[in-house]
Amino acid sequence: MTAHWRNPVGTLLGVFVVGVAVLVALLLIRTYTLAETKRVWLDKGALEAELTQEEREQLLEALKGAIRIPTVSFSETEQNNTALAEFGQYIRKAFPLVFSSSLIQHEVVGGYSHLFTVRGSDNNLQPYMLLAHFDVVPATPEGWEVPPFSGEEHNGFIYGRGTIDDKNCVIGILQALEFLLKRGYKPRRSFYIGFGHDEEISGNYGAMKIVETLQSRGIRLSYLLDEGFAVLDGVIHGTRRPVALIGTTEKGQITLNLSVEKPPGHSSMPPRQTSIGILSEAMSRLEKNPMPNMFGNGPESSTFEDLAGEFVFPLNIVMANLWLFSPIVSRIMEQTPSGNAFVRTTTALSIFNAGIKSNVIPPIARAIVNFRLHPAHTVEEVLNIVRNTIMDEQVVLSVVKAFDPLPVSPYDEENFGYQTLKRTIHHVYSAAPVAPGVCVGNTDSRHFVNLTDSIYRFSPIVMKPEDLSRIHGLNERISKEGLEAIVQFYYQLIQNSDSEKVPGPHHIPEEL
Ligand SMILES: N[C@@H](Cc1ccccc1)C(=O)O
Ligand SMILES: CCCCCC(=O)O
Ligand SMILES: [Zn+2]
Ligand SMILES: [Zn+2]
Repeated sequence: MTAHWRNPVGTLLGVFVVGVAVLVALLLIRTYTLAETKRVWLDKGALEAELTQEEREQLLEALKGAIRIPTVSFSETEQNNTALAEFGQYIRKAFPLVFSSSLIQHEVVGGYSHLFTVRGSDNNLQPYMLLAHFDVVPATPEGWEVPPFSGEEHNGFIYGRGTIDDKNCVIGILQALEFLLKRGYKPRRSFYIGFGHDEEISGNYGAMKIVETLQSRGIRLSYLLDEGFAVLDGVIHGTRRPVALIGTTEKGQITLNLSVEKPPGHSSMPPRQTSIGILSEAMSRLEKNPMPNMFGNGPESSTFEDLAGEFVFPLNIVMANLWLFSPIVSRIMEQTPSGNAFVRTTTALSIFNAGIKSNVIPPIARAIVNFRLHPAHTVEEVLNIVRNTIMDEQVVLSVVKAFDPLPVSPYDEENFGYQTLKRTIHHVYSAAPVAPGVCVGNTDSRHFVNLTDSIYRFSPIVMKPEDLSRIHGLNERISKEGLEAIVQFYYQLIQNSDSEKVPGPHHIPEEL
């Protein structure tokens, strides 16, 4: 018994080997336990929308017509109001059953937004809401394969500003309802449909007015679905198949104005630094000093743990054990713009204006920086970091708009909204696994926090890595099959929402 104490190296080695074996066992047990509990399930589900060829054509034309109306939000104060009004006329013509049904009340709210009340037969069921927006960000033809407001088809895709964000959902919701009414469908659970006309510039006159209208009627919602995440195909590195992320919260935001004022003068006798130079240095400091890595301090961890089983070996073990591996995972994620958005509060230098004439010293330089706050950050904390990074009294800061990260919506097995979305996603997107996530973009849904705690950000579209840059970027497009899947999704979601509560889970057989 005393012999091995004479050999401390052997003992240490023995302890190390046993320790490693225990750690590996722990990693594997957690990996395969998580994978087991997160399997998808299917039940009988809702009727499929078997579209005729004529209906398929009708759907394509409906979106093309919507894209051709340039409902652009140019800035916080300037919109194409003529196009916003024209869009209202357009949908009336394109969806006659929706606008003539005795089950549906339609109202124009805030000047150009639309609110539909669809009356169900069972008043005991709490209503839900489908939200989307029809205003779009600007787009000029440079760099587009197809002019951005032509709505032309190209290689099986419909191109145009708004085909992903967010006219695809506006038309998808209306077309699904039109097809349901055509087939004699009558809802059990009442629901609202809201289309905002100023989402891209804060939603204060669209979504906010819809909220005020519903609040004045004492409405509470079972759940609300807005744009946001999607079915991600190859976007999350290492996933073996498409995965659907449902935004259960969204990041906060600060739109910050920076300005430097200096006396004007003749450019032949310039000061050591002009307002442009001073502001440029401050902006560069912000860009070169990213906000701290917050990965693992917010709900983003549950995204990867819930999807652990979807990753290839050995990533599946890594993702199931973020308690050990999150520093490595976050270092890898911050290498790409979309991954970095999960890891920290992001800093985007988006506007820079200065100068009045080439031979005049610029009296003022102005810039805008757009921060999207990680769920573990607050507006106050980020502003303090910004002040400490700029460290220059000449730079004047003023907050244009700011809000903290949104509350996390429930996503447990009993939550009707989340589980109904999950059930519908499984049917329409061939049992794609579903997980909760932090929506890095902001949406109108943040205005509805007093009407429901169950707010979800999910657009029924499949996004590949190259599609992310199309949002607010070049060559925004959607495939014809993708558009049909959107209609299919809402067609089934509306029916699935007629259930009284979450149907019991049925595990799909292994062979599927
Ligand atoms: N959805 C757009 C516009 C927006 C900004 C801020 C709040 C809400 C919406 C974005 O995320 O940039
Ligand atoms: C895809 C995420 C969209 C964010 C909201 C917007 O830009 O309209
Ligand atoms: Zn947008
Ligand atoms: Zn949008």
